[in-house]
Order: sequence, then structure tokens, then C-alpha cells
Amino acid sequence: MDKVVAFDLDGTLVDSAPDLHGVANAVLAEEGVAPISMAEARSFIGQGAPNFVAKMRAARGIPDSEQARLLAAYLARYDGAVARTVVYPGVAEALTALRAGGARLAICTNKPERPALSVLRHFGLLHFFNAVIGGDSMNLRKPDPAPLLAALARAGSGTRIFVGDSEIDASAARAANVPFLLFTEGYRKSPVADLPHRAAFSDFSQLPDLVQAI
Ligand SMILES: O=C(O)COP(=O)(O)O
Ligand SMILES: [Mg+2]
Repeated sequence: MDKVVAFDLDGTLVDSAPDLHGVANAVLAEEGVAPISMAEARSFIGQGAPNFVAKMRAARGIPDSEQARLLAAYLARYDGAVARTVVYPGVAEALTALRAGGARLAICTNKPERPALSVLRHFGLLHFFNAVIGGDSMNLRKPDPAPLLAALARAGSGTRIFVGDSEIDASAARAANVPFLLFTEGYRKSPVADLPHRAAFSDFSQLPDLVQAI
């Protein structure tokens, strides 16, 4: 098939918002601050852990001076927080079909690398991927195109594709000049039509044919 396909992680392969919500609220409880809602947690995901913590603080009026301390507390609880995360239906089957067709696969997530590897290992998905780039693997993260280009280059050579769920992913793909396949069931904030994309899909059974068509 000669394809190299990079995937976003949170909101694309896994629905991790319930665990990130839990981690955030454990940190806030330690501060004696009211919890955030699940909708808030979902809306804070996608630009990496430091941005999540900054938005969480802003939502509860915690000053910037507390950022480093709360980020450390958040990261300490993050790795291994997988109990409430679920893999979206059909993901393993789609990855199996893509690999069977000769595609090489990569992860390009803004999630820190350690918890990204942990969650992939926990769900038995890590073996599908030839490269994993996390939000702290380089000194740049999406929407900068550099991590996406690095993930694709590390995975191999061939026709490049990026699969993701968010505005950030669409921007990174556009900046990298890589066709973008939009999974519509993740943490996107804008209508599908507002995100530049080659094709959109709501069910992973659709993905192998969409990749084939590029
Ligand atoms: O913001 C994060 O931590 C992760 O987000 P991503 O996997 O959707 O890039
Ligand atoms: Mg995402």
C-alpha cells in the first residue's frame, strides 16, 4: 500500500477525557478548589499537558505563579491513569487492516510521551506503531508541523496521511502539507466544515478505504 499514516491519540484512538478529568480534579481537590466538569476537561485536551493545566487554573482562578507546581502534580498522577479510558470501537481492527495492507503507522500526540506509551501499551496497541512522538518529545508540539513530520519520517517513507480529531491536528496537517482525515467523534470544538480535511469519518471501519483512496 506504500502509505505512512500518523495518528493523534486523545480523542482519536482513545477517549481518555474521563481519566484526565479525574486527574485534574484530584489535583484541584488537593488545592481545596471546586472540581471542573467533564465538558471543561474535554475542551482543555489537545494542546498538551501544560496548556491543560493552564486552562484548568484559569477556570478556577488559580494564579500563573502556581503553574509549575500544579503541572508537576498533574503529571505525577497522569502516567497510569487509564482505568476509565476506552479505545474507540473498531480501532484495533482498522490498525490491523492498515498494517496487513503494508502501511507504516506512527503516533503524533500532544500527550506527554510517557503516558502516551503507557496507554498504548495498556490497550495492546503499541506494537502497531513504528514511531511515537509525544507533546514533550521535541521542543515543539502541534499545531507546529515539526512533530508530525518527524513522526512520519521515523515511521518510514511513502504517501503521508494524518488522522486526528481536532482543530490543532487540522492545522498541523495543513502546515505540514499532509492530507488530513478527521475523526468526528473526538474533542473537536468547531463544526466539521470549519476544519480543513480531505475526508471525515465517524466509524473506524471506514478508515482503511479512506487511506487507500489517498
Ligand atoms: O493535549 C493532550 O494532552 C493530548 O492531545 P492529543 O492526543 O489530542 O494531541
Ligand atoms: Mg486529539
